[in-house]
Amino acid sequence: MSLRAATRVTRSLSGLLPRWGHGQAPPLLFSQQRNNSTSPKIRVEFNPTSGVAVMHMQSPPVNSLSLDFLTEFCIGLEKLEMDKGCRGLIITSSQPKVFSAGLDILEMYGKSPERCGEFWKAVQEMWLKLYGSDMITIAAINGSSPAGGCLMALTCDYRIMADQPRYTIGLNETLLGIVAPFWFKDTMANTVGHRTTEMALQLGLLYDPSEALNVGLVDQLVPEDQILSAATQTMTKWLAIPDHARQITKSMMRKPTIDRLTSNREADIQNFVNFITKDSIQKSLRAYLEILKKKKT
Ligand SMILES: CC/C=C\C/C=C\CCCC/C=C/C(=O)SCCNC(=O)CCNC(=O)[C@H](O)C(C)(C)COP(=O)(O)OP(=O)(O)OC[C@H]1O[C@@H](n2cnc3c(N)ncnc32)[C@H](O)[C@@H]1OP(=O)(O)O
Repeated sequence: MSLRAATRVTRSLSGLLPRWGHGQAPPLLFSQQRNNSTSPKIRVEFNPTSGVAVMHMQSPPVNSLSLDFLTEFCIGLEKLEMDKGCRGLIITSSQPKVFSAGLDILEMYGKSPERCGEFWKAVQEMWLKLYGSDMITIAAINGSSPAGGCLMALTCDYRIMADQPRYTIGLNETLLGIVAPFWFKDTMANTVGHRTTEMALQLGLLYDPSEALNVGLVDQLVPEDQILSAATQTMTKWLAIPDHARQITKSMMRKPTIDRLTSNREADIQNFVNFITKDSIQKSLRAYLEILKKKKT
């Protein structure tokens, strides 16, 4: 069953689900341990000669953005940002068929408000660091990239996607019964424009690669086995531009969007915590998780 169809089932299922109290975790049916592995979730290869780093996301099974993942990602990014020799960053996935499945739903389900707040702060941090990066950032999208995965790609300067029709990308939050926050929306609108964003967000549209190219959500499609070479070629073009001029231009374009979150960070965390810990939202997330599990059987 497709996730789109599965989500329709979520709606009809939701009436059958048991109720539980505010902030109280329902019985855990899902493995909450999956992302607690101590193996690195990010592998960085830096080539000092070219000044380009490749960040491979390697958090099985689907590079979901857990608190641990985001923390590691931000530390890696900060190290590269501080290295004056590093001018460009390519982000890609080592997991087959998936760039990133977006925010780890298990971080939003059955967790205390404090933990949810800590998680959301890490999501904000990832976006602020990547959207505001001085480096040239290229997403080499070699798999599906829903919701937070799409945000991560949109936050880069340029997006190359593998031309594989079964991969999808988009901000599909409404399909889960949740709402893309204003800075997700702003990032998408800055890329594809207001009208496309308005429709895509309301309908929770997931685009295949040609559709994504058509609306400008990605900049280029290439066969999957050429994605890193294409990213390197594009990087070479961008590296030819003097850093200071490119960086000031990037900052001029992105600063108003970044400032909007920076000056509302605490309120945004509170909004998230209030929203995600609501009984009705927890119920939707639970049903969605069950559907993801059942997809295999
Ligand atoms: C008023 C408003 C104010 C404030 C706003 C407040 C809150 C809202 C903000 C929330 C913003 C949310 C952003 C998000 O990113 S939510 C996450 C959305 N992600 C998805 O919907 C993706 C779901 N997954 C998939 O579609 C597929 O898994 C995918 C990525 C296409 C890969 O497919 P496939 O290769 O077939 O793999 P499986 O589906 O079999 O999955 C394997 C395994 O991974 C588990 N899993 C998948 N995705 C997630 C995830 N996002 N988080 C946690 N776990 C995930 C899946 O359950 C399987 O687990 P198993 O144990 O069975 O192996």
